[in-house]
Amino acid sequence: MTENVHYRSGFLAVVGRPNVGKSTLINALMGTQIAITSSRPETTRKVIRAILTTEDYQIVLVDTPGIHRPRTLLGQRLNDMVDESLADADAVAFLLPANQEIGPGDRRILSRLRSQFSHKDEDGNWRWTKPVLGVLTKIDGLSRSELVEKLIEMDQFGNFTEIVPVSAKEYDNVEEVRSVFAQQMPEGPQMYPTEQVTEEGPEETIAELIRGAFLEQLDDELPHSLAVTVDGIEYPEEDDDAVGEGRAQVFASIYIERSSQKPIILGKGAANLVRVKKKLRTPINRIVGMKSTLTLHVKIAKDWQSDPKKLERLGFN
Ligand SMILES: Nc1nc2c(ncn2[C@@H]2O[C@H](COP(=O)(O)OP(=O)(O)OP(=O)(O)O)[C@@H](O)[C@H]2O)c(=O)[nH]1
Repeated sequence: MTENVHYRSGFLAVVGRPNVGKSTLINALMGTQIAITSSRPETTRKVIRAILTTEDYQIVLVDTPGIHRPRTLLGQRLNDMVDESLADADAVAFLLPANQEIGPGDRRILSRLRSQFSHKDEDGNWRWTKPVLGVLTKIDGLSRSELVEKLIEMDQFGNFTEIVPVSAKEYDNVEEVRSVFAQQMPEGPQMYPTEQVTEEGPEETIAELIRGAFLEQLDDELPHSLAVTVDGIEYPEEDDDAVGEGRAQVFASIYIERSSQKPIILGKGAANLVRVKKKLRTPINRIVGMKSTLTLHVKIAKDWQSDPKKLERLGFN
């Protein structure tokens, strides 16, 4: 994990009508990094499309499925998810295609965003309460003057925090989009391991973070004898949420091979445990989408490294 003091990390919700070029842009932004995809809203409460990690920032690109289809029950469910994805996001990227006129679908998305993230100031002007970035996609094929015209139109339409034009197809201005997105991310620690490129649920991600944090504390004293599992994440009932006491409970086990290793793991007066919990508080809260409490149990699984059954239980297969 990177220890850059000015590291930025956060969630960016990507919105736009179908066909605006969302997938193409995300792929271009990711470059050679493989996008992780996960659609586990029931556990993660957000649909992570891709995680863009560099030495300076980590941007978690979150999908907002269904923002444009509110009519059916499924649409409603998707909309609830959109609310959560949006509510959690540090910034929103609103994609509009340069090769089409702004239409009713775009206006619907805009009013949705406004109802959630804006207020009117004394002069009657809309002000965004979180950054909403306008991304003009598919600018290839536009002349200079057409581009300027589109940008002006877009500015009048959305009063965006910033506007950035791009052609993902021609890889034109992709770097700029990346940097505009990164600038909107708050300062904060890396939330997902750099190497995370495969589809993973929050359990695996958190287990990996815990293992990494202990290894850092332990200074390579017993790196290979340490396995971590997240045994469960319990989300609070809606009612708990309402009174503001809702916290997710994350239960994790740390497996060591011998009981003599336990004091090393815990540290003097359980100092290691306390430090790891403190270090991971923010990343874990972000991953589960709310405040959380981490409960760690140190367990002994004798010879787990050479026992296929134990290995499988610990997620090595
Ligand atoms: N000319 C041009 N076409 C593009 C560009 N980006 C995407 N397209 C095309 O636009 C179409 C839709 O692109 P996608 O990236 O699949 O759009 P999407 O928004 O992910 O679509 P949904 O998954 O339906 O929401 C495809 O035919 C792309 O080839 C671009 O920068 N320039």
